[in-house]
Amino acid sequence: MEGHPLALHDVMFIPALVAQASDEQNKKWLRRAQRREIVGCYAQTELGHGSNLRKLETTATYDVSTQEFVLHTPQITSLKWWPGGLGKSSNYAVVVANMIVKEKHLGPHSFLVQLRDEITHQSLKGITVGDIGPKLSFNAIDNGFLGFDNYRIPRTNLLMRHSRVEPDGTYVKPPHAKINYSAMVRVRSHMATGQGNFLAQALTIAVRYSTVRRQGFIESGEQEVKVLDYQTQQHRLFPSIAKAYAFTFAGYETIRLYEQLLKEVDTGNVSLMADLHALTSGLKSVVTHQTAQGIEQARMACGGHGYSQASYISEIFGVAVGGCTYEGENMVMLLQLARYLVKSVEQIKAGESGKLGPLVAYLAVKVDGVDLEKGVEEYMKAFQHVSRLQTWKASEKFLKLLKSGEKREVAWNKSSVELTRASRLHTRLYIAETFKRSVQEVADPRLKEVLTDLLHLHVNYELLDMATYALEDGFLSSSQLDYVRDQLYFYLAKIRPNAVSLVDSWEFSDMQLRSVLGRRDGNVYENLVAWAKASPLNKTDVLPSVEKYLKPMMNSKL
Ligand SMILES: CCCCCCCCCC/C=C\CCC/C=C/C(=O)SCCNC(=O)CCNC(=O)[C@H](O)C(C)(C)COP(=O)(O)OP(=O)(O)OC[C@H]1O[C@@H](n2cnc3c(N)ncnc32)[C@H](O)[C@@H]1OP(=O)(O)O
Ligand SMILES: Cc1cc2nc3c(=O)[nH]c(=O)nc-3n(C[C@H](O)[C@H](O)[C@H](O)COP(=O)(O)OP(=O)(O)OC[C@H]3O[C@@H](n4cnc5c(N)ncnc54)[C@H](O)[C@@H]3O)c2cc1C
Repeated sequence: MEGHPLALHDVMFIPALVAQASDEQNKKWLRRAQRREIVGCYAQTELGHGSNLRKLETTATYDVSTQEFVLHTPQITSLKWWPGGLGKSSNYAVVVANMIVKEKHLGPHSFLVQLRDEITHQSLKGITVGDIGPKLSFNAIDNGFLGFDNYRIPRTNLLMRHSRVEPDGTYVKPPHAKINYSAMVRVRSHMATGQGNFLAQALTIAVRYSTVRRQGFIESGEQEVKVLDYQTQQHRLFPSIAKAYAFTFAGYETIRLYEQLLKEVDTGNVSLMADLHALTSGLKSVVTHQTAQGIEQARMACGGHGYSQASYISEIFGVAVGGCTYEGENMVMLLQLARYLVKSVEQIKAGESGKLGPLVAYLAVKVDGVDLEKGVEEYMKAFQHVSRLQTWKASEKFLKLLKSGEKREVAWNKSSVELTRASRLHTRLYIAETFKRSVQEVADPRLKEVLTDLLHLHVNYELLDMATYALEDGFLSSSQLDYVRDQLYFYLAKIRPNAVSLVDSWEFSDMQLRSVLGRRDGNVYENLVAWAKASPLNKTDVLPSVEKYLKPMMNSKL
């Protein structure tokens, strides 16, 4: 859970080689990387810039006389900063640097760079490398810094699957300007399942503990109740169970789309890139944010013991919440999706609705109302409505500002809160739709029934959560919202008997969860006492600090 020094080798270094190195280059490097003869990381972010990649300061200048690239970090803010596994473990890195050929700045490109000697592991001359120090979490990963002092690498270390620099310095452009960003798109495509997994771990702990913990009464005179029987506890946990499933289903789809993209790009077809970039930008943002919220609720649902490290939920939170920042800060990524949504609105306004992709086609179709009692399809129409409403509102605001003479960037900034709202609603619609489709495809009728209950819980919870948008233009009435609330409470109670099975079905072992509260056998109290007794402070009855500090203080006559 705390991460692994080789995580980025598998998650980004190898995938960057697969996607961006030519077949010829990969004959040399890929097998060695897969056999872990060399260990690598993905070094892009710098001390001064992470989000705005066009302003990366590390340069790779082509020297035609030696057919080498000269890597250089001209000032302190140009140091690579943050890459996982860079500090101590990696001897190679995929380094993203602004490429300069014949004095032309050609933007960020990826290079394979050796950092350390393969035998001694000592850093090579011209390289400054080290660890950036302790973090909120993930402390088993050596996130690092890296500087280059006119460090030379062969021309052939530019990853050349999609773009090339010939020996004479001729530049061959890639088929899509952002194709070098594929390693990021890959991780973003995997993040919904990864985050769903973090959320699932926290929920397994909280739900199991909530059936062990008894506190208070629902009906007087009875035995104290399991806290999971309180409606508030169910409301705190069950919608997140639904989300953990929903994120996993959505993630399966984006992983499949990424694999499809890789194949298509190899045949020169880059048409899926913009769609997948927009989709994964929104999805990573919504999923990481909601996962962090869900994990924190799971911790609070465990009361005081949730705050103890024995719950292990704080560690899960620390790791998961990193996802709000890495692979693109969430606001920045929501704004990337917003660009796509605004373009779609512009297309509709230009009478080109027919050209819209399937995920945004709904933006052109107005619905007057819904009959929620007819079922989930009507909820989907309601989600479409609120997303369409907000997307148009935010887009119109931006376009109006543009028309009034504001510069594009200024108009964008003045509309950006509204734009991020639109992106979230669009993404939540996508999550609900994939959840619905995935449940429909389940063959086992008993499994389908339980998952359908979760789906119903999800759509009611979500619609209530975004109710202000739906009330704003009178699309939903307050009596319809009462219906949604009643449905929500109905499904909380219906799910209660299956709650433990739903979390157990994720099959986390006790070793994986590392939680005293979430133990499969439920022996929480004995093990909490044993855990406390094993605390380093309890190794001796009297601590040395008693003689050193407490006694002088207590005996002081002052
Ligand atoms: C098993 C697999 C994995 C499991 C994963 C689960 C996690 C497990 C735990 C692992 C542990 C830790 C992992 C941590 C790893 C972390 C790694 C990193 O953080 S790496 C660094 C990530 N950095 C970023 O994400 C930076 C964010 N910034 C950007 O991406 C860009 O700067 C951007 C997009 C904000 C702007 O780019 P740029 O300035 O170049 O763009 P322009 O403004 O010039 O143009 C925008 C234009 O380009 C389109 N665009 C942008 N990006 C893409 C893309 N990737 N694909 C396609 N198109 C793209 C954009 O849509 C605009 O188009 P337009 O038509 O003009 O609107
Ligand atoms: C755990 C972890 C692991 C990481 N691993 C790696 C790795 O392996 N390799 C690697 O290269 N990097 C890695 N990173 C770095 C990470 O990718 C960046 O930190 C991330 O992309 C955010 O960039 P930033 O730090 O520049 O944030 P900033 O952009 O400085 O963000 C600060 C604030 O400014 C806002 N902001 C910035 N730009 C805009 C804008 N255009 N519009 C509106 N608001 C804006 C943001 O929303 C945010 O609120 C890692 C980071 C973490 C935390």
